[in-house]
Amino acid sequence: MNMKLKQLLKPLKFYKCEQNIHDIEAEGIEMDSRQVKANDLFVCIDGFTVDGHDFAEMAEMQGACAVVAERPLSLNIPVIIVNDSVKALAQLANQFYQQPSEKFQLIGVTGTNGKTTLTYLLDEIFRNHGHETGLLGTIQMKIGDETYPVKNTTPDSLFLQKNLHKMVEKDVNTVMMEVSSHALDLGRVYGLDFDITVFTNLSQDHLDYHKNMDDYLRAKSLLFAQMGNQYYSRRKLAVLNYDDDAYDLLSRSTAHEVLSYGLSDGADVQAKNIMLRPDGTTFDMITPIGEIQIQSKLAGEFSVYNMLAASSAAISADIPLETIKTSLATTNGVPGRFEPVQRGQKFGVIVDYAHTPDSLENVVKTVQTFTEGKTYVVVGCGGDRDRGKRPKMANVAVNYSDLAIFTSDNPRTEDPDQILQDMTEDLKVQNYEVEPDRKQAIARAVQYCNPGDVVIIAGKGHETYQEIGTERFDFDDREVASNMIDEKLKERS
Ligand SMILES: CC(=O)N[C@H]1[C@@H](OP(=O)(O)OP(=O)(O)OC[C@H]2O[C@@H](n3ccc(=O)[nH]c3=O)[C@H](O)[C@@H]2O)O[C@H](CO)[C@@H](O)[C@@H]1O[C@H](C)C(=O)N[C@@H](C)C(=O)N[C@H](CCC(=O)O)C(=O)O
Ligand SMILES: Nc1ncnc2c1ncn2[C@@H]1O[C@H](COP(=O)(O)OP(=O)(O)OP(=O)(O)O)[C@@H](O)[C@H]1O
Ligand SMILES: N[C@H](CCC[C@H](N)C(=O)O)C(=O)O
Ligand SMILES: [Mg+2]
Repeated sequence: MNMKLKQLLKPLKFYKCEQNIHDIEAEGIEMDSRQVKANDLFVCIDGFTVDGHDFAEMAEMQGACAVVAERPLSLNIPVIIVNDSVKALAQLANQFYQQPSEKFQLIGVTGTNGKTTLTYLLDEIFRNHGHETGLLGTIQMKIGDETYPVKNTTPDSLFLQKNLHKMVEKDVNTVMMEVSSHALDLGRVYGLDFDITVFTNLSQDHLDYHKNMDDYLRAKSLLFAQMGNQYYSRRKLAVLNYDDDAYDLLSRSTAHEVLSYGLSDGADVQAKNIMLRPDGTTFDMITPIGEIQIQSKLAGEFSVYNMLAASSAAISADIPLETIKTSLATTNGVPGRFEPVQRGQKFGVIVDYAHTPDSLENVVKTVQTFTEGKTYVVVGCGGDRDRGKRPKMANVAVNYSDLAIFTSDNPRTEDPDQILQDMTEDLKVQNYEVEPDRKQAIARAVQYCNPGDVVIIAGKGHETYQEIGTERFDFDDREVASNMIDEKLKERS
C-alpha cells in the first residue's frame, strides 16, 4: 500500500512543514522506530516510558520518508509539526487504511466487568446469523476463524486501523471490540465509526491510572460521546445498563437513541422470572420486539446482565430473537471465565478472571449460593495496578467463602509479600491463609477439598503466564489445577 503524503495529510486541517513534500509517497505509517521500513511515515508519540521524538533520527536512518512531530526536529527528511501527535496518528492511520470502520458494522463494548464475555457472546450470535465477524479484546484478535495474539485489550490506533483494514479485505461485516478506559483516555479509538456502543457496568478498577471514580467514568463516557452527532443513514444506538448508577450520565453523553437493559421496571429489555441454578439460568426476556424464554448454561445474576446486554446489542442490529435464543442456549461461555476444571473429582474447581472487588463478589456469591460443602477462594492482586482494590478484594474473599488463600497474581515489579500485606493488613477475621507461591496455593486448596466443596481460582482466567518483574513465566491456572486434582485422585486410589 502507498499514498501520496499530501493525500495522507488531508484530514489534518492545520500542520506546519517547511520542506517540500509534494512528490513524497508513504508506503506505510509507523509509531515505533524499531519497525520503520524504507518510505514509512514515522509519527513521534511522547509515551509513559520514553519520548518517540528521541527516536526520529533512528527512523530517518531506517529510511523514513518524513516524520510527524509535536516540535521542530533537526533532520534531513521533512518534519510535519502538529499540536497533538496521538490525534494525528489516529487521523493518518484512518486515512491511510481508507476508513475501514465505515465499511462494516462496529460494536464497541465498555464497562468495568463483562466486556470480553459480551464480545464473545455477540460473536456467537452474529456468526450464527451468518455474519462474517471480527473480534478484538483481552484474549485475542479474531478475523473469521483465525486468531492472533494481542498486547492490549484495546490496541493503539495504528494497530487498530491496520487490522480493521485487514478485516475489510477478508469480507468481515461485523466487528465487536472491547474498549478499555485506558484506550478512551489515550485516544486509541479516535475516529472509529462505532454503530452500536454498549455499557456493562462501573465499579472500582484502574485507580492507579484514573484519578478517581468520576475520572474513570468520564473516560468511559467518551465512547458514547464519540459516536458523533450526525444522524447517518445507518442508525446508531447506545445500549446501556439501566440499573447502573452511571446510566443517567451515559444516556446524556450520546446524541443517539438509547436502548436500556436491566432487571428493574423501566428498562427497555428486561429479564423476568429469573431462575438461577448451579448449572445455568432460565429467564423470560421482554424486549421492544417481543418476548422469549432464555435457557443458558451461564450461571449467576451477572450472566443474566451479560445476556441482556448482548441481546440488546443484537436486536439493535436486527438479529431475530430466535437466533439470540439458540445462541444463548448453546454457548459454553468464554475461556477462563467461570470455567470448570473437571478431572472426574467429586468437588468443584472453577477458574475465573475476577480481578476487581465487584466481579469477585459476583462470582464467589454465585458459587456460595449453590455449594452445599465449603467454598474456597484462591486469589491475589496484580502488581503495578490499583492498590485501593487490594483490601477490598481480600474482604470480599473472606466474607463470601469459608477460607481464602491469598497468593500472587502477576506481581510485576512489586514485592509479592508487600501486595499480600496490602491485601490482608486490615482484615479482622481469621478465615484466610497466605501462600505467595500460586502453584502451592492452588495445591493447598485442592488438598483441602472434600466431596461437595468448591474452589474458585480467581484473577488470571485465560492467562497463560505469571508476570514477575518484567518477565513472563509459563503459568496456567487450569493446567496447574488439573495436575493437582490428578495427583489427589492418584493418592486416593
Ligand atoms: C500505560 C500504557 O497504557 N502504556 C501503553 C503505551 O506505552 P508507553 O506510553 O509506555 O510507550 P513508550 O514505550 O513510552 O513509547 C512511546 C513511543 O515511543 C516509541 N518508541 C519506543 C522505543 C523505541 O525504541 N522506539 C520508539 O519509536 C513507541 O513505539 C511509542 O510510540 O503505548 C503502548 C503502545 O500503544 C501500549 O502497548 C502500552 O500499554 C501497556 C503495555 C499497558 O500495560 N497498558 C495497560 C495499562 C492498558 O492499556 N490496559 C488497558 C485496559 C486493560 C483492561 O482493563 O482490560 C488495555 O486496553 O489494554
Ligand atoms: N456483568 C458482569 N458484572 C460483574 N462481574 C462480571 C460480569 N461479567 C463477568 N464478570 C466477572 O468479571 C470477570 C471478567 O469478565 P470479562 O473478562 O468479561 O470482563 P472484562 O470487562 O473484559 O475485563 P478486563 O477489563 O480485564 O478486560 C469474569 O471472570 C467474572 O468474574
Ligand atoms: N486488564 C487487567 C487485567 C488484570 C488481570 C490480573 N491478572 C492482573 O494482572 O492484575 C489489568 O491489566 O488491570
Ligand atoms: Mg476484557
